Order: sequence, then C-alpha cells, then structure tokens
Amino acid sequence: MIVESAPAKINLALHIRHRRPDGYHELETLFAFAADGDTITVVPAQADSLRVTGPYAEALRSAPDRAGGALAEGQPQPQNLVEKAAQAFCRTFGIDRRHAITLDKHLPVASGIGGGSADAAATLRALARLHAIAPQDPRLFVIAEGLGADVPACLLGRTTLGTGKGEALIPVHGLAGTPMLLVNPGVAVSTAAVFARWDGVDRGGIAHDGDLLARAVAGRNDLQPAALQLAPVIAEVLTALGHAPGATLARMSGSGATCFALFTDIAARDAAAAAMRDRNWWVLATLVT
Ligand SMILES: C[C@](O)(CO)[C@H](O)COP(=O)(O)OP(=O)(O)OC[C@H]1O[C@@H](n2ccc(N)nc2=O)[C@H](O)[C@@H]1O
Ligand SMILES: Nc1ncnc2c1ncn2[C@@H]1O[C@H](COP(=O)(O)OP(=O)(O)OP(=O)(O)O)[C@@H](O)[C@H]1O
Repeated sequence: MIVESAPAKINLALHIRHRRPDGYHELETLFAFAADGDTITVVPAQADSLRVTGPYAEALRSAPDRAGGALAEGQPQPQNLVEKAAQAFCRTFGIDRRHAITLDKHLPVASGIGGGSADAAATLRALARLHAIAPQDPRLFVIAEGLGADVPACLLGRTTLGTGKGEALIPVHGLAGTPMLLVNPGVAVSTAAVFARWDGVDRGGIAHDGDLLARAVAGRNDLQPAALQLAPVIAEVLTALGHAPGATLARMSGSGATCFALFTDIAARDAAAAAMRDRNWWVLATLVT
C-alpha cells in the first residue's frame, strides 16, 4: 500500500501577462505548498477503482466539470483527475496492472488551492513509487502538464517560480515553516470563469530581487478583481485576514475563493483561526513547507 499526501497549493503572487491564442494565459506565479491537504492511497488490485472519502467527498461528486460547465441531469459524472492521472500513467509506462485508489478529500472543491491538481500529482507520485519509476522521470512531468496547468508544480511539490501557463518551474528558497492560515467562505469558483473576466491589463512581472516574502508582498493576484465579481464575499475574508494581528501578507490564492495569510508566529495564526471559525468559514491552520 502506498500513501501519498496531496498538499494544498498556494499562489503567493499571481501575475497574468497575456492571453495566448490557445485560450490559456501566460503568467508568473510564486507557488508554495501547505503542510496539509488531501491524501491518496494506492493498492494493487484485480480491477481499477476509485473511492472518495472525507469531508469534501460529496461536494466532489456534485461538482461541475473542470471547464466550468454545470452538470446536466442524467449526464455521466466527469472523470476525476485521479483516474485521468492513473490512466495516463499506465499508458505512458506500458503498465498493464490494476489499482484500487482512495482519495481522502479534505480540500474544498474549486477553491483556488489546486485540490484536483494536488490529487493528480499525488497519484502520479504514488504510482511511480509502486512501479519503481524515478520521481524525477521527465515523462511524469509530461503527463502532469497534460492534466492541468497546476499539476507540474504540484508534482514537484516545492516552492517555485512558475512561468508559461504555470508549467515552467524554477525552485525558490524561503518561508519554510512559516505559520499560514487558509480561509474559504464556502463559495466554489470556476477557474475558467475567473480567467474569462481578467481585464487584459499586463501590470508587469514578479520582482526579481529581495527575499521570498518581500517578493510576494510586492506582488499581486491579478485574478482577485475578477473573482470578487463572481464571489463578493472574498472581500470580507481578505479584510478579516488583512486586519489579523501578526499577519505579514494576506491575499487570495489562484482563482479563489480561498485566501491565505502568513503570520509571524503560531499564536497569532491560531488567534486569527479562532475568529474565522466563528464566522462559519472553512479554516485550515497550517505551515508553509
Ligand atoms: C489559477 C491557477 O490555479 C494558478 O496557479 C492556475 O493557473 C489554474 O490551473 P489549473 O486549475 O490546473 O488549470 P487547468 O485545469 O489547466 O485550466 C482550467 C482553465 O483555466 C484557464 N487557464 C488556466 C491556466 C492558465 N495559465 N491560463 C488559463 O487561462 C483556462 O480557461 C482553462 O480552461
Ligand atoms: N480530485 C479532484 N478534486 C477536486 N476537483 C476535481 C478533482 N477531479 C476533478 N475535479 C474537477 O476539477 C474542478 C476544479 O477543482 P479544484 O478543486 O482542483 O479547483 P481549484 O482549487 O480552483 O484549482 P486551481 O487552483 O488549480 O485552479 C472541480 O469542479 C471538479 O469538477
């Protein structure tokens, strides 16, 4: 049995540069990862299967498809990214074996912290371990890129500067062990719908100089105004996190609606977490890895 963690992805900064002819957007982002998230378990089996457990299992079953389309009555359930990852892995490596996979779903669905991408990446890591494929095998990154823009970063699973559509990755140091709070107001936001509302203005790239915190603080999330149009409650989360004593940076992650704050110390983070839980928001008190 192989167990792999699928940690939440955070965009410390997310700068959108331009829309490409293929509909994707060129971006610059500082990816970081939390110490907590979903979990993938893989066991060799007679037949392929996927079991989803955990607090967000039901939300995942009724989620719209990844392109943002609503799930019509009677339409078959879109394939989970975990199954897509497993199929692509077996095809690429010529593996004619079956796997029973369990996804323990703790991250809210369509929330800007890359839950599906993290699950797909963890599936690839787990299958690579099971079938003795080196974790840095470039074919794993080719599969990851085909699954989604965030999947290569999640496969690497460490702090990076991402460019292109997010797949070109350069490791960055700093912020490991920093207390972090993730807060989601309970609204699912479609990534495609948020990108479609981006105003098209290139406000420049991410700062090259300074330590990681300074570079992140000097940055932005260019999708924040677009996400606020779809989910105005995000403004309340940002205000609450921004005013929390000890917060050094508060911002929305990815296409939202989850926002994060970094803290000077664990006590400050936990005090803020208690206040946010009182508002019935989803709250994860964690650390940057
Ligand atoms: C917003 C971020 O989470 C920031 O890390 C990512 O850019 C999104 O990554 P993701 O969810 O893995 O994205 P995908 O599943 O590949 O694409 C979902 C949709 O987001 C839009 N998309 C995504 C990435 C990108 N660089 N440009 C885009 O325009 C496209 O409309 C695409 O149809
Ligand atoms: N394992 C999975 N977990 C979550 N969503 C999945 C999964 N597999 C497929 N999906 C589909 O992907 C959509 C986006 O979900 P996800 O939670 O990855 O969004 P996100 O956190 O906004 O991602 P990102 O930050 O990469 O844009 C869901 O609506 C769902 O249809």
